[in-house]
Amino acid sequence: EEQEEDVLRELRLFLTNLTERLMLDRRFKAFTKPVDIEEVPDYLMVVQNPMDLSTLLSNIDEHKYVTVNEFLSDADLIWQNALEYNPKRDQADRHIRHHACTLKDTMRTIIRKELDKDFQRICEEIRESR
Ligand SMILES: O=C(C1CCC1)N1C[C@@H]2C[C@H]3C[C@@H](O)[C@@H](O)[C@]2(C1)O3
Repeated sequence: EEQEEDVLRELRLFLTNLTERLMLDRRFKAFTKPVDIEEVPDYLMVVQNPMDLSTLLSNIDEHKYVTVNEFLSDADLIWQNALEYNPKRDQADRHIRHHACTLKDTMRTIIRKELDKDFQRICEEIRESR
């Protein structure tokens, strides 16, 4: 009903604002666009489910997420894929892994501090009702 669409609209606003803030952070620049498969031909042999911040934004606009946990399942792919594809001890891989871990922590901290628990529960009730 209309009240449910009002709730999901507010969730999309929160998720869009969160994702845009992450895209503006220079530490997360490597995560803003899909990995270029022409530049990295073996990427899809290692990573089954590519994800990036611009794809998250498109998914939000396409009403893919009804709960913040559904959003986090996709958002977590970004740092998980980065840790998996960039495991070497060299500084380049270590920088990527450091930023991946910072992305993971930053997302969860913003959600915990800024998303009301009762609002999250209402979103989960809507998901269970569909
Ligand atoms: O995993 C990633 C991104 C970093 C987080 C996501 N890539 C795979 C390649 C390995 C490393 C070297 C760069 O030339 C560039 O091609 C990539 C992009 O970074």
